Amino acid sequence: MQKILVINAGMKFAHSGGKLNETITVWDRLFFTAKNGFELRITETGDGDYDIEEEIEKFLWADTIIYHFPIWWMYIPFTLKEYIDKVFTAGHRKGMYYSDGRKADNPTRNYGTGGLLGDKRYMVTTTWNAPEDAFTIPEEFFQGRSVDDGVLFPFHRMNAFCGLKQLPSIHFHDVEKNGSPELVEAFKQEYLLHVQSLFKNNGVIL
Ligand SMILES: Cc1cc2nc3c(=O)[nH]c(=O)nc-3n(C[C@H](O)[C@H](O)[C@H](O)COP(=O)(O)OP(=O)(O)OC[C@H]3O[C@@H](n4cnc5c(N)ncnc54)[C@H](O)[C@@H]3O)c2cc1C
Repeated sequence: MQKILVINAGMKFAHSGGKLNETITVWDRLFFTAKNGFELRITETGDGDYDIEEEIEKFLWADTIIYHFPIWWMYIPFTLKEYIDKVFTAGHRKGMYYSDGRKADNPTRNYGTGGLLGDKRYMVTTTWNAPEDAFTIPEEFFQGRSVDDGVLFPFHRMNAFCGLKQLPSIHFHDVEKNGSPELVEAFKQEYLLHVQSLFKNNGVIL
């Protein structure tokens, strides 16, 4: 059985309803079933109702960590940042990272190589008000930088610091002004195809 830990950072706050990210966890429950060869655990970060030591244990348990989050002010929601600050910091020398990786004999090299989760992978989904064109057209807001290489670069480095290997992300755009049931149904098909292509060697294809 492949062990999947989903961390859902969607929540109700201002004009975010949390419903779309919650719906993505429903798609997880459809795909990551025991019948398909998976064990699934889900943490919700929005209400802060989690046990830090238990979360560290879940990271050590999982083969793959999947983060779902809406983009707030060009980055992750504050409750996900709080979760990372609390859980990853407590994970020091408890299996998540050992050190920053540098050694006394060469103190300016190898920063960020002290992670202990090197046998695991992670995947990201994000939801945005911004349309895809805002990233792909150089004259538009994100100046031609992609979500992963621009906005999420520090998020990916944070995971790399702990040794986690990056899987391809999936980003859902224009979910507010254009957030119709038809669009969400298209997202569902896109998401299921995405996880099917990534996990087909580990589980049974739907
Ligand atoms: C503080 C803050 C800062 C923000 N900053 C940014 C930013 O920097 N850049 C940016 O692009 N956006 C930004 N946003 C917008 C934010 O990214 C979106 O509100 C968020 O991604 C929506 O995700 P959600 O899970 O909260 O979905 P919801 O808000 O719950 O839903 C989004 C839409 O999808 C529909 N929907 C959801 N689930 C279903 C379903 N099962 N079936 C049918 N329809 C469904 C809803 O009806 C709604 O129309 C910000 C929002 C906030 C609150």
